[in-house]
Order: sequence, then C-alpha cells, then structure tokens
Amino acid sequence: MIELDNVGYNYGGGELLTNVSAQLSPGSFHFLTGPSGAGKTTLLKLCYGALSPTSGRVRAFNMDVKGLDRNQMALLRRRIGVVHQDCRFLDHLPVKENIALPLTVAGKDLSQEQDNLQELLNWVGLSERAHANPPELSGGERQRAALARAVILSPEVIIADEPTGNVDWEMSQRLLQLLVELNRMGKTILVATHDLALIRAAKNQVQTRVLRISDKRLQLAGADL
Ligand SMILES: Nc1ncnc2c1ncn2[C@@H]1O[C@H](COP(=O)(O)OP(=O)(O)OP(=O)(O)O)[C@@H](O)[C@H]1O
Repeated sequence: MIELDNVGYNYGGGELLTNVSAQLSPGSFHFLTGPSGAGKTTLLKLCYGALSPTSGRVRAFNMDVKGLDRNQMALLRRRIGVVHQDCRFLDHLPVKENIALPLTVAGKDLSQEQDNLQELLNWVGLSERAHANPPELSGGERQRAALARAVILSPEVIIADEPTGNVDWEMSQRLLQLLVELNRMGKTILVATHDLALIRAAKNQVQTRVLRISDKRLQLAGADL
C-alpha cells in the first residue's frame, strides 16, 4: 500500500531522517514510535504525500508520490484518511458538518449520505454530540470526531498522529478499539504514538509491528515492547 525506499528528509537544517525503508502491506497495523522531535509526524506526512522526500522514494498504491499531479494527489488523499495530531475543526460548524466536510470536498450529495453519517456518529459514540460545536467537545470527543472525519470516505489506509495524546486511559482504550475494528475490516493502519502501554494493549488484540525512529533511522522494535 505504502512503500518507503531509502527515504531521507531534511527541513533545511541537516538531515532529520536518513535511509528510511518500510512497507505497509494491505491490512497491516503498524505503530511508529520514537522520542519527541525524532521525526514521527514528518514520516507520516511523507507517507500521505504532504511532504516529498529529499532523497529516496515514497510509493503509495504503486504510484510515486512525488510525481503526482493535483488530481492524483486529491485521489490519494481520499484513499488515505488522516487523523492529525492537533485535530483542527471549523469551530463555527457543528460536529456532524465537520465530519461531513470530506464528503462535500469530494463533491458528494450530502442528502444521500445521511445514513452513512449517522452510522459513523453512532460508531464513534457521538450521535448525542452531532449538533455541538467543536469548542464544546472534550479531548476524547475531538479525537473520535477526527477519526470519524478521517474514515468518512472509506479510505483503505488510516494514518493517526498521537490519537491518544490528550485523553485518559479509558478513552485511549476506546480509541484503540475503533482502530482495531477498522483493521479487522481490512484497513491498513499506521499510528504514531509515545504511548507504549497503548502499543502493548493493541498487541493483545491484533497483530502489529512497531517501528521506531532512532538516530534518524527507522528500526523494527523488538518483542520486548
Ligand atoms: N515545517 C518545519 N520546518 C522546520 N523544521 C520542522 C518543521 N516541522 C518539524 N520540524 C522539526 O523537525 C523535527 C521533527 O519534528 P516532528 O514533528 O516530525 O517530530 P515528532 O517525532 O513527531 O515529535 P513529537 O513526538 O514531539 O510530536 C523537530 O525538530 C521539528 O522542530
């Protein structure tokens, strides 16, 4: 699905990532970990085409991400759902409309999508909050709304950046459960996290691989996690 081949990345102040190679095969569940500032968010951005590698190659769905034109990039974004670290919303729009935004951008007729939207709101446990505005949501509700928005177009890959960063243990388990369910539905999952307890909890439920950025390079973490 996504393949990194000897990828290097440099924001201009020296190489941040070097010789990074990895493959996310269909239906796999990967965690990405490493110290703060190691380059996890950067690596995720390289995977979904928000950044182009300084060296090496990123391929998504057998296409070189670097050479994509606007239309191809828009298509790529529909196939990869992203939950951003800061999960921003349009604060003046209710939760339901925020979740529906990718449908609008994709030119879908919202009146045809109401059942789909309601099902998704139920799935993330936000049907009661559908008409609230984002500033009224708790951290866990924001994360679940962001996940719903990321999956509304049924992407094949879901990339989540610290989805449990600001929530308590119970809520992080609930979010994990949603990601596990998506994986069981056949979705390919990539989650950046500092939370080793979350990784251990996931390992009890699904087969996962843990990648760690250490000293600019990507390594497969050992079974000790
Ligand atoms: N747009 C940018 N321009 C310049 N430097 C950047 C930019 N974005 C990130 N960096 C730097 O790149 C390094 C890696 O950042 P990144 O956000 O990828 O790390 P991270 O592992 O996700 O960190 P954290 O766990 O704290 O979220 C940091 O030193 C950061 O300051």
